Amino acid sequence: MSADEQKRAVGRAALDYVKPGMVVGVGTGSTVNHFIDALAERRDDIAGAVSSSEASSARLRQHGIEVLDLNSVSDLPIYVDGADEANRFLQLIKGGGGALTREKIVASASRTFVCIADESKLVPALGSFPLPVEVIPMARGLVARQITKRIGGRPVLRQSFTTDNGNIILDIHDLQIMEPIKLESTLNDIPGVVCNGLFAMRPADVLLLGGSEGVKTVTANDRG
Ligand SMILES: O=C[C@H](O)[C@H](O)[C@H](O)COP(=O)(O)O
Repeated sequence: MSADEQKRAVGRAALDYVKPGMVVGVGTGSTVNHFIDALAERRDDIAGAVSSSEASSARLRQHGIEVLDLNSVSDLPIYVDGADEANRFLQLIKGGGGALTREKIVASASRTFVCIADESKLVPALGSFPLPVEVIPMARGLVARQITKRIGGRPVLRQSFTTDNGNIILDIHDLQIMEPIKLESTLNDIPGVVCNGLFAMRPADVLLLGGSEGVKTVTANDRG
């Protein structure tokens, strides 16, 4: 199976977690696009979706799925999203598509976070993928200097890119992430940082991994 076929397979497999009457939290990216396409078959069966990006909202609406404001939703049983990297504790790096802030908000609001990814995303240690950090534009230089001083790595401005929230992204290259929870918190403490792409304090609950032999389910109980 190609990587795209693996993504399609996990996108479809995530439908098993969608029950009648649910509001469904929906992430962003090429893997989630397959999930949205599969979810279209269940559009009359669900109560709508809460979306993590303008791109996903547009795709959901194209399929006739109602997009709800998170503020109007008191219970979000499930959130389905992809990842750029995942470790065996189901901690993630996200934000390759720049949607990290809204993704972290919707993930935090959900009871169960189902992460869908092809098997290339499972890594022994997070950090080979440059860690995205969403930053208020006026703080770009300050945040870059603080990252270099406090954390190390090499922050690089994502060129010609603005987030859905009107901010910039610094991608931190050359990081060795030994303590993901501590790093997530340290980055959050830098003035001007809106959000960072580490999902360690709120990891996924289930990881559906698409491989050449089908879809494998990794859960919190397997974190070991
Ligand atoms: O901002 C984008 C998201 O965090 C995506 O979930 C992540 O980049 C994975 O995307 P893809 O499924 O396209 O590999």
